[in-house]
Amino acid sequence: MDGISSRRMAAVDRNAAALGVSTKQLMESSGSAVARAVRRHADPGASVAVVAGRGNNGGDAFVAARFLDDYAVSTFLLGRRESITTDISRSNWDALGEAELPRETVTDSAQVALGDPDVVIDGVLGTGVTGAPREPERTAIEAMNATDATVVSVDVPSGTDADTGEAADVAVEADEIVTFHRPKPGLLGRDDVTVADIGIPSPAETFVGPGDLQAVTRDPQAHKGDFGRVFVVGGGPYTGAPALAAQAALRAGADLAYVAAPDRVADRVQGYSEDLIVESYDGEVLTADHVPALLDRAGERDVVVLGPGLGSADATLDAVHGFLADYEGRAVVDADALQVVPDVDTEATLVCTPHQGELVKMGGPRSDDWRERRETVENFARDLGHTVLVKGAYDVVTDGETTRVNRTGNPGMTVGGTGDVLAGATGARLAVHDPVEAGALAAYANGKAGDAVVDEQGYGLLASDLLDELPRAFKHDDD
Ligand SMILES: NC(=O)C1=CN([C@@H]2O[C@H](COP(=O)(O)OP(=O)(O)OC[C@H]3O[C@@H](n4cnc5c(N)ncnc54)[C@H](O)[C@@H]3O)[C@@H](O)[C@H]2O)[C@@H](O)CC1
Ligand SMILES: [K+]
Repeated sequence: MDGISSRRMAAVDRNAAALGVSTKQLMESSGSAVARAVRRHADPGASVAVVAGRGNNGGDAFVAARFLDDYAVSTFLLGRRESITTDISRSNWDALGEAELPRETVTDSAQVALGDPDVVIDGVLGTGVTGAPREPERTAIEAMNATDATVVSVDVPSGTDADTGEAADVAVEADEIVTFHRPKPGLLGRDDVTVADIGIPSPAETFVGPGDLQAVTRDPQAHKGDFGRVFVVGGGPYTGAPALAAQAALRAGADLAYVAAPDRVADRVQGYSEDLIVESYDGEVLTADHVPALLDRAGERDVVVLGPGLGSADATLDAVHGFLADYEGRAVVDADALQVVPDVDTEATLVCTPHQGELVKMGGPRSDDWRERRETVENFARDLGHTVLVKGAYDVVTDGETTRVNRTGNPGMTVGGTGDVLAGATGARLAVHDPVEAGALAAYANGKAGDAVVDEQGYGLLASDLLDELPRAFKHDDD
Protein backbone atom coordinates (compact mmCIF):
# COMPACT_ATOMS: atom_id res chain seq x y z
CA MET A 1 0.00 0.00 0.00
CA ASP A 2 1.52 3.35 -0.88
CA GLY A 3 1.32 6.14 1.67
CA ILE A 4 -1.40 8.75 1.91
CA SER A 5 -0.33 12.37 2.34
CA SER A 6 -1.63 14.47 5.23
CA ARG A 7 -3.43 16.74 2.79
CA ARG A 8 -5.11 13.79 1.11
CA MET A 9 -5.94 12.22 4.48
CA ALA A 10 -7.73 15.42 5.53
CA ALA A 11 -9.75 15.34 2.30
CA VAL A 12 -10.66 11.66 2.80
CA ASP A 13 -11.63 12.40 6.40
CA ARG A 14 -13.98 15.15 5.19
CA ASN A 15 -15.37 12.88 2.43
CA ALA A 16 -16.04 10.17 5.03
CA ALA A 17 -18.07 12.70 7.02
CA ALA A 18 -20.07 13.54 3.88
CA LEU A 19 -20.77 9.80 3.52
CA GLY A 20 -22.11 9.76 7.09
CA VAL A 21 -19.03 8.56 8.94
CA SER A 22 -18.27 11.46 11.28
CA THR A 23 -14.75 12.49 12.27
CA LYS A 24 -15.83 11.80 15.85
CA GLN A 25 -16.50 8.18 14.90
CA LEU A 26 -13.06 8.07 13.26
CA MET A 27 -11.51 9.47 16.43
CA GLU A 28 -13.27 6.75 18.47
CA SER A 29 -11.87 4.07 16.15
CA SER A 30 -8.40 5.62 16.25
CA GLY A 31 -8.34 5.83 20.04
CA SER A 32 -9.51 2.28 20.47
CA ALA A 33 -6.81 1.09 18.05
CA VAL A 34 -4.21 2.86 20.18
CA ALA A 35 -5.65 1.23 23.32
CA ARG A 36 -5.41 -2.21 21.67
CA ALA A 37 -1.73 -1.53 20.95
CA VAL A 38 -1.10 -0.65 24.62
CA ARG A 39 -2.70 -3.96 25.64
CA ARG A 40 -0.09 -5.74 23.55
CA HIS A 41 2.69 -4.12 25.60
CA ALA A 42 1.33 -4.18 29.16
CA ASP A 43 -1.36 -5.85 31.26
CA PRO A 44 -4.29 -4.16 33.01
CA GLY A 45 -3.16 -2.40 36.16
CA ALA A 46 0.04 -1.19 34.56
CA SER A 47 0.65 2.56 34.69
CA VAL A 48 -0.06 4.50 31.51
CA ALA A 49 0.77 8.19 31.01
CA VAL A 50 -1.21 9.82 28.20
CA VAL A 51 0.37 13.02 26.88
CA ALA A 52 -2.02 14.95 24.64
CA GLY A 53 -1.76 17.99 22.42
CA ARG A 54 -4.52 20.48 21.64
CA GLY A 55 -5.52 18.99 18.28
CA ASN A 56 -7.24 15.79 17.16
CA ASN A 57 -4.08 13.79 17.76
CA GLY A 58 -4.71 14.59 21.41
CA GLY A 59 -8.35 13.69 20.93
CA ASP A 60 -7.36 10.20 19.83
CA ALA A 61 -5.23 9.91 22.96
CA PHE A 62 -8.16 10.94 25.20
CA VAL A 63 -10.25 8.16 23.61
CA ALA A 64 -7.41 5.68 24.19
CA ALA A 65 -7.28 6.72 27.86
CA ARG A 66 -11.00 6.04 28.20
CA PHE A 67 -10.55 2.55 26.69
CA LEU A 68 -7.78 1.85 29.23
CA ASP A 69 -9.64 2.59 32.45
CA ASP A 70 -8.62 -0.88 33.72
CA TYR A 71 -5.05 0.48 33.76
CA ALA A 72 -3.57 3.06 36.08
CA VAL A 73 -4.03 5.72 33.41
CA SER A 74 -3.40 9.46 33.84
CA THR A 75 -3.80 12.04 31.13
CA PHE A 76 -1.84 15.28 30.65
CA LEU A 77 -3.22 17.99 28.35
CA LEU A 78 -0.54 20.39 27.11
CA GLY A 79 -2.63 23.52 27.50
CA ARG A 80 -5.88 24.65 29.04
CA ARG A 81 -9.19 23.01 28.14
CA GLU A 82 -10.18 26.16 26.19
CA SER A 83 -7.11 25.81 23.97
CA ILE A 84 -8.29 22.45 22.60
CA THR A 85 -8.84 23.23 18.91
CA THR A 86 -11.81 20.96 18.06
CA ASP A 87 -15.15 20.11 19.66
CA ILE A 88 -14.66 16.38 19.16
CA SER A 89 -11.36 16.45 21.00
CA ARG A 90 -12.72 18.70 23.75
CA SER A 91 -15.73 16.40 24.26
CA ASN A 92 -13.35 13.46 24.73
CA TRP A 93 -11.35 15.48 27.26
CA ASP A 94 -14.58 16.26 29.11
CA ALA A 95 -15.57 12.57 29.05
CA LEU A 96 -12.40 11.72 30.98
CA GLY A 97 -13.48 14.16 33.67
CA GLU A 98 -17.00 12.71 33.78
CA ALA A 99 -15.47 9.22 34.05
CA GLU A 100 -13.34 10.43 36.96
CA LEU A 101 -10.21 9.30 35.14
CA PRO A 102 -7.13 11.15 36.43
CA ARG A 103 -6.30 14.09 34.19
CA GLU A 104 -4.46 17.37 34.49
CA THR A 105 -3.69 20.40 32.36
CA VAL A 106 -0.10 21.45 31.88
CA THR A 107 0.32 25.09 30.98
CA ASP A 108 3.92 25.58 32.03
CA SER A 109 6.34 23.17 30.34
CA ALA A 110 8.29 22.88 33.61
CA GLN A 111 5.27 21.06 35.06
CA VAL A 112 5.55 18.10 32.72
CA ALA A 113 6.24 15.38 35.31
CA LEU A 114 5.27 11.97 33.94
CA GLY A 115 6.52 9.90 36.89
CA ASP A 116 7.78 6.44 35.95
CA PRO A 117 4.99 4.90 33.83
CA ASP A 118 5.12 1.48 32.19
CA VAL A 119 3.61 2.88 29.00
CA VAL A 120 3.40 6.37 27.50
CA ILE A 121 0.88 7.33 24.83
CA ASP A 122 2.23 10.12 22.62
CA GLY A 123 -0.79 12.07 21.42
CA VAL A 124 0.99 15.42 21.17
CA LEU A 125 1.47 16.14 17.47
CA GLY A 126 0.06 14.30 14.47
CA THR A 127 -0.49 15.28 10.84
CA GLY A 128 -1.37 18.82 11.87
CA VAL A 129 2.15 19.69 12.99
CA THR A 130 3.74 22.76 11.44
CA GLY A 131 7.44 23.25 11.90
CA ALA A 132 9.67 22.05 14.75
CA PRO A 133 7.96 21.46 18.10
CA ARG A 134 7.43 24.59 20.19
CA GLU A 135 6.89 24.72 23.98
CA PRO A 136 5.36 23.05 25.93
CA GLU A 137 5.28 20.24 23.34
CA ARG A 138 9.08 20.34 23.14
CA THR A 139 9.61 19.68 26.84
CA ALA A 140 6.86 17.05 26.80
CA ILE A 141 8.63 15.18 23.99
CA GLU A 142 11.91 15.24 25.93
CA ALA A 143 10.07 14.03 29.06
CA MET A 144 8.52 11.11 27.16
CA ASN A 145 11.90 10.14 25.70
CA ALA A 146 13.49 10.37 29.18
CA THR A 147 11.21 7.67 30.64
CA ASP A 148 11.96 3.92 30.45
CA ALA A 149 8.36 3.42 29.33
CA THR A 150 7.19 1.73 26.17
CA VAL A 151 6.12 4.64 23.97
CA VAL A 152 3.12 4.23 21.68
CA SER A 153 2.72 7.16 19.28
CA VAL A 154 -0.69 8.18 17.93
CA ASP A 155 -0.57 8.33 14.10
CA VAL A 156 2.92 9.89 13.89
CA PRO A 157 5.76 10.17 16.41
CA SER A 158 5.44 13.76 17.62
CA GLY A 159 8.11 15.94 16.02
CA THR A 160 8.27 13.79 12.88
CA ASP A 161 6.79 15.00 9.60
CA ALA A 162 4.29 12.38 8.39
CA ASP A 163 4.88 13.18 4.71
CA THR A 164 8.68 13.40 4.62
CA GLY A 165 9.62 11.24 7.62
CA GLU A 166 11.94 14.05 8.71
CA ALA A 167 12.34 14.26 12.49
CA ALA A 168 12.82 17.68 14.10
CA ASP A 169 15.74 18.21 16.52
CA VAL A 170 13.34 17.01 19.24
CA ALA A 171 11.08 14.10 18.30
CA VAL A 172 9.50 11.15 20.11
CA GLU A 173 11.40 7.84 19.86
CA ALA A 174 8.40 5.51 19.60
CA ASP A 175 8.39 1.77 20.27
CA GLU A 176 5.20 1.48 18.24
CA ILE A 177 3.38 3.91 15.96
CA VAL A 178 -0.33 3.28 15.45
CA THR A 179 -1.27 5.06 12.25
CA PHE A 180 -4.75 5.23 10.73
CA HIS A 181 -6.36 4.03 7.51
CA ARG A 182 -3.23 3.99 5.32
CA PRO A 183 0.51 4.25 6.02
CA LYS A 184 1.98 7.75 5.95
CA PRO A 185 4.59 8.39 3.22
CA GLY A 186 7.21 9.44 5.77
CA LEU A 187 6.83 6.24 7.75
CA LEU A 188 6.90 3.69 4.92
CA GLY A 189 9.25 0.78 5.43
CA ARG A 190 9.57 1.19 9.21
CA ASP A 191 8.88 -1.98 11.21
CA ASP A 192 7.42 -0.16 14.21
CA VAL A 193 4.27 0.99 12.40
CA THR A 194 0.81 -0.59 12.80
CA VAL A 195 -1.82 0.53 10.29
CA ALA A 196 -5.24 0.53 11.95
CA ASP A 197 -8.44 0.41 9.91
CA ILE A 198 -10.68 3.11 11.36
CA GLY A 199 -13.77 2.41 9.28
CA ILE A 200 -13.27 4.94 6.49
CA PRO A 201 -15.33 3.53 3.58
CA SER A 202 -13.30 3.23 0.36
CA PRO A 203 -15.76 5.49 -1.52
CA ALA A 204 -14.38 8.31 0.67
CA GLU A 205 -11.21 7.90 -1.39
CA THR A 206 -12.67 6.83 -4.74
CA PHE A 207 -15.59 9.21 -5.06
CA VAL A 208 -14.84 12.90 -5.43
CA GLY A 209 -16.36 14.72 -2.46
CA PRO A 210 -16.37 18.01 -0.52
CA GLY A 211 -13.00 17.11 0.99
CA ASP A 212 -11.38 17.34 -2.41
CA LEU A 213 -12.37 20.99 -2.65
CA GLN A 214 -9.88 21.77 0.14
CA ALA A 215 -7.29 21.71 -2.65
CA VAL A 216 -9.00 24.71 -4.28
CA THR A 217 -7.50 27.53 -2.27
CA ARG A 218 -6.85 31.13 -3.21
CA ASP A 219 -3.58 32.40 -1.83
CA PRO A 220 -4.41 35.97 -0.72
CA GLN A 221 -0.99 37.17 -1.88
CA ALA A 222 -1.72 35.97 -5.40
CA HIS A 223 -1.46 38.35 -8.30
CA LYS A 224 -2.81 38.25 -11.81
CA GLY A 225 -1.90 35.20 -13.80
CA ASP A 226 -0.99 33.04 -10.81
CA PHE A 227 -4.22 31.15 -11.23
CA GLY A 228 -3.81 30.38 -14.82
CA ARG A 229 -3.94 31.79 -18.24
CA VAL A 230 -6.21 29.44 -20.16
CA PHE A 231 -6.02 29.43 -23.94
CA VAL A 232 -9.03 28.00 -25.78
CA VAL A 233 -8.27 26.89 -29.33
CA GLY A 234 -11.72 26.31 -30.72
CA GLY A 235 -14.45 27.70 -32.90
CA GLY A 236 -14.91 27.44 -36.63
CA PRO A 237 -18.17 25.80 -37.57
CA TYR A 238 -19.39 26.62 -34.07
CA THR A 239 -19.01 29.74 -31.94
CA GLY A 240 -20.85 28.97 -28.70
CA ALA A 241 -18.56 26.12 -27.67
CA PRO A 242 -15.30 28.10 -27.35
CA ALA A 243 -17.13 30.93 -25.59
CA LEU A 244 -18.66 28.53 -23.06
CA ALA A 245 -15.30 26.84 -22.45
CA ALA A 246 -13.49 30.15 -21.97
CA GLN A 247 -16.12 31.58 -19.62
CA ALA A 248 -16.15 28.33 -17.67
CA ALA A 249 -12.38 28.59 -17.24
CA LEU A 250 -12.79 32.03 -15.67
CA ARG A 251 -15.64 30.81 -13.48
CA ALA A 252 -13.48 27.88 -12.35
CA GLY A 253 -10.71 30.16 -11.16
CA ALA A 254 -8.57 31.05 -14.18
CA ASP A 255 -7.35 34.65 -14.23
CA LEU A 256 -7.30 35.13 -17.97
CA ALA A 257 -9.17 33.34 -20.76
CA TYR A 258 -7.96 33.67 -24.32
CA VAL A 259 -9.75 32.29 -27.38
CA ALA A 260 -8.16 31.71 -30.77
CA ALA A 261 -10.84 31.50 -33.47
CA PRO A 262 -11.16 32.02 -37.22
CA ASP A 263 -11.75 35.70 -38.04
CA ARG A 264 -15.10 34.77 -39.58
CA VAL A 265 -16.48 33.94 -36.12
CA ALA A 266 -14.12 35.80 -33.79
CA ASP A 267 -16.46 38.75 -33.36
CA ARG A 268 -19.33 36.44 -32.55
CA VAL A 269 -17.28 34.64 -29.93
CA GLN A 270 -16.25 37.99 -28.44
CA GLY A 271 -19.89 38.99 -28.50
CA TYR A 272 -20.73 36.37 -25.91
CA SER A 273 -18.61 37.99 -23.22
CA GLU A 274 -16.35 40.96 -22.76
CA ASP A 275 -14.36 38.87 -20.26
CA LEU A 276 -12.75 36.90 -23.06
CA ILE A 277 -9.63 37.91 -24.95
CA VAL A 278 -10.41 36.75 -28.47
CA GLU A 279 -7.57 36.50 -30.99
CA SER A 280 -8.57 35.78 -34.55
CA TYR A 281 -6.73 34.02 -37.34
CA ASP A 282 -7.53 34.22 -41.03
CA GLY A 283 -9.73 31.66 -42.74
CA GLU A 284 -12.83 29.65 -42.01
CA VAL A 285 -11.41 26.85 -39.89
CA LEU A 286 -8.20 25.88 -38.10
CA THR A 287 -5.61 24.59 -40.55
CA ALA A 288 -1.95 23.55 -40.26
CA ASP A 289 -0.57 26.93 -41.28
CA HIS A 290 -2.11 28.50 -38.18
CA VAL A 291 -0.24 26.11 -35.88
CA PRO A 292 3.16 27.87 -35.50
CA ALA A 293 1.56 31.09 -34.30
CA LEU A 294 -0.77 29.20 -31.97
CA LEU A 295 2.18 27.30 -30.46
CA ASP A 296 3.93 30.62 -29.75
CA ARG A 297 0.88 31.98 -27.97
CA ALA A 298 0.31 28.70 -26.13
CA GLY A 299 3.89 28.93 -24.86
CA GLU A 300 2.99 32.14 -23.01
CA ARG A 301 -0.04 30.60 -21.32
CA ASP A 302 -0.56 27.86 -18.74
CA VAL A 303 -3.12 25.54 -20.26
CA VAL A 304 -4.66 25.01 -23.67
CA VAL A 305 -8.24 23.80 -24.14
CA LEU A 306 -8.18 22.27 -27.60
CA GLY A 307 -11.33 21.32 -29.42
CA PRO A 308 -14.54 23.13 -28.49
CA GLY A 309 -16.35 23.95 -31.71
CA LEU A 310 -13.38 23.18 -33.97
CA GLY A 311 -15.34 20.84 -36.20
CA SER A 312 -13.81 17.81 -37.88
CA ALA A 313 -12.64 18.99 -41.28
CA ASP A 314 -9.60 16.97 -42.39
CA ALA A 315 -7.48 20.13 -42.48
CA THR A 316 -8.53 20.88 -38.91
CA LEU A 317 -7.68 17.38 -37.65
CA ASP A 318 -4.29 17.71 -39.36
CA ALA A 319 -3.78 21.00 -37.55
CA VAL A 320 -4.72 19.40 -34.23
CA HIS A 321 -2.18 16.65 -34.93
CA GLY A 322 0.49 19.20 -35.77
CA PHE A 323 -0.24 21.27 -32.69
CA LEU A 324 -0.12 18.30 -30.30
CA ALA A 325 3.02 16.91 -31.94
CA ASP A 326 4.94 20.08 -30.99
CA TYR A 327 3.12 21.31 -27.86
CA GLU A 328 4.82 20.34 -24.59
CA GLY A 329 2.59 22.02 -22.03
CA ARG A 330 -0.69 21.09 -20.41
CA ALA A 331 -3.88 20.75 -22.41
CA VAL A 332 -7.45 19.60 -22.18
CA VAL A 333 -8.55 17.88 -25.37
CA ASP A 334 -12.26 17.73 -26.06
CA ALA A 335 -14.85 17.18 -28.80
CA ASP A 336 -13.64 16.60 -32.36
CA ALA A 337 -9.96 16.95 -31.43
CA LEU A 338 -10.15 13.80 -29.28
CA GLN A 339 -9.99 11.38 -32.19
CA VAL A 340 -6.47 12.62 -33.03
CA VAL A 341 -4.93 11.83 -29.61
CA PRO A 342 -4.39 8.07 -30.03
CA ASP A 343 -2.42 8.70 -33.23
CA VAL A 344 -0.13 11.51 -32.09
CA ASP A 345 3.12 11.19 -30.21
CA THR A 346 3.21 14.19 -27.90
CA GLU A 347 5.21 15.50 -24.91
CA ALA A 348 2.14 17.39 -23.74
CA THR A 349 0.32 16.54 -20.51
CA LEU A 350 -3.22 15.89 -21.66
CA VAL A 351 -6.58 15.49 -20.00
CA CYS A 352 -8.99 14.01 -22.55
CA THR A 353 -12.66 14.61 -21.80
CA PRO A 354 -14.70 12.26 -24.00
CA HIS A 355 -18.25 11.18 -23.46
CA GLN A 356 -18.84 7.46 -23.90
CA GLY A 357 -19.35 7.76 -27.68
CA GLU A 358 -16.20 9.84 -28.20
CA LEU A 359 -14.25 7.34 -26.09
CA VAL A 360 -15.28 4.55 -28.45
CA LYS A 361 -14.26 6.75 -31.38
CA MET A 362 -10.84 7.03 -29.74
CA GLY A 363 -10.66 3.25 -29.72
CA GLY A 364 -11.69 3.05 -26.10
CA PRO A 365 -14.00 0.56 -24.38
CA ARG A 366 -17.77 0.72 -24.25
CA SER A 367 -19.13 -0.24 -20.84
CA ASP A 368 -22.30 0.90 -19.19
CA ASP A 369 -21.69 -0.11 -15.59
CA TRP A 370 -19.33 2.43 -13.96
CA ARG A 371 -17.49 -0.25 -11.97
CA GLU A 372 -16.63 -2.10 -15.19
CA ARG A 373 -15.88 1.18 -16.94
CA ARG A 374 -13.47 2.11 -14.17
CA GLU A 375 -11.42 -1.01 -14.91
CA THR A 376 -11.54 -0.73 -18.71
CA VAL A 377 -10.87 3.01 -18.81
CA GLU A 378 -7.88 2.60 -16.46
CA ASN A 379 -6.37 0.18 -18.97
CA PHE A 380 -7.22 2.48 -21.87
CA ALA A 381 -5.69 5.53 -20.16
CA ARG A 382 -2.55 3.57 -19.29
CA ASP A 383 -2.10 2.52 -22.92
CA LEU A 384 -2.96 6.01 -24.17
CA GLY A 385 -0.43 7.56 -21.79
CA HIS A 386 -2.75 10.40 -20.77
CA THR A 387 -5.44 11.17 -18.23
CA VAL A 388 -8.95 10.41 -19.41
CA LEU A 389 -12.15 11.86 -17.94
CA VAL A 390 -15.04 9.80 -19.31
CA LYS A 391 -18.31 11.62 -18.75
CA GLY A 392 -21.38 9.66 -17.73
CA ALA A 393 -23.86 9.25 -14.88
CA TYR A 394 -20.70 8.45 -12.94
CA ASP A 395 -17.69 10.24 -14.47
CA VAL A 396 -14.49 8.19 -14.37
CA VAL A 397 -11.19 10.12 -14.19
CA THR A 398 -7.99 8.13 -14.41
CA ASP A 399 -4.40 8.13 -15.66
CA GLY A 400 -4.25 4.36 -15.32
CA GLU A 401 -2.71 4.55 -11.83
CA THR A 402 -4.96 6.91 -9.83
CA THR A 403 -8.70 6.78 -10.42
CA ARG A 404 -11.48 8.97 -9.12
CA VAL A 405 -15.21 8.62 -9.73
CA ASN A 406 -17.58 11.59 -9.72
CA ARG A 407 -21.24 11.14 -8.82
CA THR A 408 -22.52 14.73 -9.05
CA GLY A 409 -24.63 15.80 -12.03
CA ASN A 410 -27.99 14.79 -13.41
CA PRO A 411 -29.74 13.76 -16.63
CA GLY A 412 -30.55 17.42 -17.36
CA MET A 413 -26.90 17.88 -18.19
CA THR A 414 -27.00 15.94 -21.44
CA VAL A 415 -27.99 19.26 -23.05
CA GLY A 416 -25.45 20.57 -25.57
CA GLY A 417 -22.60 22.66 -24.26
CA THR A 418 -22.16 21.14 -20.81
CA GLY A 419 -19.10 19.32 -22.17
CA ASP A 420 -17.61 22.65 -23.26
CA VAL A 421 -18.17 24.03 -19.76
CA LEU A 422 -16.51 20.96 -18.25
CA ALA A 423 -13.55 21.27 -20.65
CA GLY A 424 -13.03 24.91 -19.70
CA ALA A 425 -13.33 24.21 -15.98
CA THR A 426 -10.86 21.33 -16.33
CA GLY A 427 -8.48 23.71 -18.10
CA ALA A 428 -8.62 26.17 -15.23
CA ARG A 429 -7.88 23.50 -12.66
CA LEU A 430 -5.17 21.89 -14.78
CA ALA A 431 -3.19 25.13 -14.36
CA VAL A 432 -3.02 24.42 -10.63
CA HIS A 433 -3.41 20.68 -9.95
CA ASP A 434 -2.12 17.45 -11.39
CA PRO A 435 -4.22 16.01 -14.24
CA VAL A 436 -6.36 13.49 -12.35
CA GLU A 437 -7.09 15.95 -9.53
CA ALA A 438 -7.91 18.69 -12.07
CA GLY A 439 -10.37 16.43 -13.89
CA ALA A 440 -11.90 15.16 -10.66
CA LEU A 441 -12.42 18.68 -9.27
CA ALA A 442 -13.86 20.02 -12.52
CA ALA A 443 -16.23 17.08 -12.94
CA TYR A 444 -17.38 17.40 -9.33
CA ALA A 445 -17.99 21.14 -9.53
CA ASN A 446 -19.60 20.96 -12.97
CA GLY A 447 -22.04 18.32 -11.76
CA LYS A 448 -22.67 20.18 -8.51
CA ALA A 449 -23.45 23.33 -10.49
CA GLY A 450 -25.88 21.34 -12.65
CA ASP A 451 -27.54 19.88 -9.56
CA ALA A 452 -27.93 23.35 -8.07
CA VAL A 453 -29.58 24.67 -11.25
CA VAL A 454 -31.99 21.70 -11.44
CA ASP A 455 -32.81 21.99 -7.71
CA GLU A 456 -33.63 25.64 -8.24
CA GLN A 457 -35.51 25.60 -11.55
CA GLY A 458 -36.13 21.97 -12.53
CA TYR A 459 -34.96 20.49 -15.81
CA GLY A 460 -34.56 22.54 -18.98
CA LEU A 461 -31.06 23.52 -17.90
CA LEU A 462 -28.87 25.40 -20.37
CA ALA A 463 -25.11 24.92 -20.40
CA SER A 464 -24.75 28.67 -19.81
CA ASP A 465 -26.71 28.28 -16.55
CA LEU A 466 -23.75 26.32 -15.20
CA LEU A 467 -21.45 29.31 -15.54
CA ASP A 468 -23.07 31.36 -12.78
CA GLU A 469 -23.16 28.37 -10.46
CA LEU A 470 -19.55 27.24 -10.97
CA PRO A 471 -17.85 29.59 -8.46
CA ARG A 472 -20.21 28.42 -5.69
CA ALA A 473 -19.65 24.79 -6.70
CA PHE A 474 -15.92 25.18 -6.01
CA LYS A 475 -16.40 26.72 -2.57
CA HIS A 476 -15.65 24.45 0.38
CA ASP A 477 -16.77 24.59 4.01
CA ASP A 478 -13.87 26.39 5.60
CA ASP A 479 -13.74 28.94 2.81
N1 LIG B 1 -7.65 12.90 9.22
C1 LIG B 1 -8.24 11.81 9.72
O1 LIG B 1 -8.81 11.01 8.99
C2 LIG B 1 -8.22 11.58 11.15
C3 LIG B 1 -7.29 12.23 11.97
N2 LIG B 1 -7.21 11.93 13.28
C4 LIG B 1 -6.18 12.50 14.12
O2 LIG B 1 -6.08 13.87 13.89
C5 LIG B 1 -4.68 14.21 13.78
C6 LIG B 1 -4.56 15.54 13.09
O3 LIG B 1 -5.17 16.42 14.00
P1 LIG B 1 -5.04 18.01 13.82
O4 LIG B 1 -5.13 18.33 12.39
O5 LIG B 1 -6.03 18.59 14.76
O6 LIG B 1 -3.59 18.40 14.26
P2 LIG B 1 -2.64 17.71 15.35
O7 LIG B 1 -3.44 17.24 16.49
O8 LIG B 1 -1.79 16.75 14.62
O9 LIG B 1 -1.68 18.90 15.81
C7 LIG B 1 -2.07 20.18 15.67
C8 LIG B 1 -2.07 20.79 17.05
O10 LIG B 1 -0.73 20.95 17.47
C9 LIG B 1 -0.37 22.35 17.47
N3 LIG B 1 0.89 22.44 16.74
C10 LIG B 1 1.09 22.36 15.42
N4 LIG B 1 2.39 22.44 15.12
C11 LIG B 1 3.05 22.61 16.31
C12 LIG B 1 4.41 22.77 16.70
N5 LIG B 1 5.37 22.78 15.76
N6 LIG B 1 4.71 22.90 18.01
C13 LIG B 1 3.73 22.91 18.94
N7 LIG B 1 2.42 22.75 18.67
C14 LIG B 1 2.10 22.61 17.35
C15 LIG B 1 -1.51 23.05 16.75
O11 LIG B 1 -1.70 24.31 17.39
C16 LIG B 1 -2.69 22.14 17.00
O12 LIG B 1 -3.23 22.42 18.25
C17 LIG B 1 -4.10 13.02 13.09
O13 LIG B 1 -2.70 12.94 13.27
C18 LIG B 1 -4.84 11.87 13.78
O14 LIG B 1 -4.17 11.52 14.97
C19 LIG B 1 -8.03 10.91 13.87
O15 LIG B 1 -8.95 11.54 14.71
C20 LIG B 1 -8.75 10.04 12.93
C21 LIG B 1 -9.18 10.64 11.68
K1 LIG C 1 1.68 11.76 17.94
